[in-house]
Amino acid sequence: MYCPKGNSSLYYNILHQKRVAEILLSALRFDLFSYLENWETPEAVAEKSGLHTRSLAQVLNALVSLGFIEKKQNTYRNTPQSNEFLNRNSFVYLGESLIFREKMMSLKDIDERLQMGPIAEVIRNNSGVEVYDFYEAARISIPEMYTGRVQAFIAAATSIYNDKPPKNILDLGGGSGVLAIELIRAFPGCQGTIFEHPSVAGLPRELVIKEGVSEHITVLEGDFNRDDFGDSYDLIIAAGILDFAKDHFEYLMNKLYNALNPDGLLYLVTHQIREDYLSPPERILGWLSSHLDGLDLLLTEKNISEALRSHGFKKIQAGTVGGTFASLRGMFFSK
Ligand SMILES: C[S@@+](CC[C@H](N)C(=O)[O-])C[C@H]1O[C@@H](n2cnc3c(N)ncnc32)[C@H](O)[C@@H]1O
Repeated sequence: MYCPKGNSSLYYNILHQKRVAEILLSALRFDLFSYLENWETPEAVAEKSGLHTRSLAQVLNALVSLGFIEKKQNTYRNTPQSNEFLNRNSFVYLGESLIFREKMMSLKDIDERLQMGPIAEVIRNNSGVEVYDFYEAARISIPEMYTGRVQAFIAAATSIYNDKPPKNILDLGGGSGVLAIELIRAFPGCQGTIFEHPSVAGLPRELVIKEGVSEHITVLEGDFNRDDFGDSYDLIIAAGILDFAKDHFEYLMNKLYNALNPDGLLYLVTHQIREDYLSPPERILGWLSSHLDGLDLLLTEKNISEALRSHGFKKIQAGTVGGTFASLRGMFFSK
């Protein structure tokens, strides 16, 4: 009799994980968790959601089996964890973020893309802003940031700036601008600039007004690979942006160095890509879709640390980014 050496269940577990993702995404698209704050029958949820009662009851049972919701007699309710992250009424509701990220990184057309190859124009321009919907990415990242990222950043900044708070900060490619907004709140008297691409800048501009910090924060728009982003900063936040300057890396590193005051700090969040581009797997896979489109942007950790060293930056503190992106590291550098 043949004697197997490997573990064949591995592949079937992967198919199960795909079904878990499919049912979770469907439940999010129909907002099921927002109806399940309290114990509800399938009939009541079907009436509110317009879904078919029998089919909904089966999906609810499957969600119970996966631990997303609980069941008591014929009623269902969110677990505390689902209520925190999957219920639209929560401050850190991640439903839209999960749906967006799944679409952004999807490999559903991988067969076709393997046959057709990349898009010539994407290869030619190699520009992240032409491929990614950064406006939507910045919008859906707001609740993600409050799952721990903002808190970890403010805690690290507070410990570093214990004696002498920064007076003038820049959030370069700041997306929604949440890090700058919360930093200004943590250090009253500090002025901030959020620099964003014109296709995104409207979002931080609106948020700064909504959060009542427009007297302390200016939103500048432009292309950080070409345009001036000011100088005399005590702190520059460059979180998740260096890859988008891959073809202009020397230029951007010089500009970052020169834009900082002599005792200024640079806060970097990078993707920690290994030199052989084989790890970490979740990031290699997460970027695969855009790489198949034709982008070639990822910088390795070695590229980045060598550039920092050659420009005279010294690492002073590293810590976790926290929350949804806890596997990333945030690092402070001095000049
Ligand atoms: C991965 S997101 C990071 C956003 C934010 N810093 C954060 O940590 O969540 C990259 C950001 O860089 C911006 N960006 C990319 N290329 C840019 C360019 N050439 N000029 C200005 N902004 C750019 C995008 O609009 C996007 O908001």
